[in-house]
Amino acid sequence: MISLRDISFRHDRGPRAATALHAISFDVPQGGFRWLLGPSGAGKSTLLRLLGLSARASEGEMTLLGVLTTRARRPALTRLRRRIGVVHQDFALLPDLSVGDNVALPLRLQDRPEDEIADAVAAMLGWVGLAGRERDAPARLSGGEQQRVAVARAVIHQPELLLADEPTNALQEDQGRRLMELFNELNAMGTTVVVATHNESLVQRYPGRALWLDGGRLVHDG
Ligand SMILES: Nc1ncnc2c1ncn2[C@@H]1O[C@H](COP(=O)(O)OP(=O)(O)OP(=O)(O)O)[C@@H](O)[C@H]1O
Repeated sequence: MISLRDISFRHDRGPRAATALHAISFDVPQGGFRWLLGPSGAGKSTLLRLLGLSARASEGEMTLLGVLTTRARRPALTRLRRRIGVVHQDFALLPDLSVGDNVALPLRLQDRPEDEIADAVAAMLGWVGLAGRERDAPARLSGGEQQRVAVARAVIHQPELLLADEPTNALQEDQGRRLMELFNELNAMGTTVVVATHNESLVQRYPGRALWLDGGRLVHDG
């Protein structure tokens, strides 16, 4: 589960220093689903970075999957990160690794046997419509293909928490729907899912509870 109490975040480096999140509090039970909505600059990506443990809150308390992250030490956060899948807005594929090695990363961090990893990567790439592309370099892929590799990497280890930042922005409509089917399937198996999006037709097609941010404040939860 996710539990935030009065979480604030301040970008305090550089001339653009500003408070991006103000005293955010909400809970999502394990296996819950939330859209993360709000205008550009509302703080959606910032909140996802906190939830994905790639930034630390300036104030407040956050518990993820039973760990009080705002007090946890680095080794505990590293272990916790392996239980979370993240689809980054800019995909964040490792350019020096092949497509297959990018997707395999979460399973390699769990020390799974290589033959099991190869089978899982092949199946996952097939699911996202990229069967047989294991050896390609990410740079040789289109934006939409890279986004699907990022999705495959985020879900291959069936994370307990899945965070996705605009995961359909480079995808065609049918691919976006397929991606939501994948997320729904994981959600039905117990993964907590949080998806930030501007894609209104997707939200209408897949109605769900939403966290609405505006100006760094949580203005609606329901
Ligand atoms: N590195 C940074 N330094 C200073 N301010 C930043 C930095 N990154 C983001 N911000 C500011 O924090 C606020 C929230 O940005 P954020 O990217 O979280 O919004 P968002 O809701 O995800 O927007 P979008 O929908 O356009 O992706 C904005 O005012 C933004 O300008």
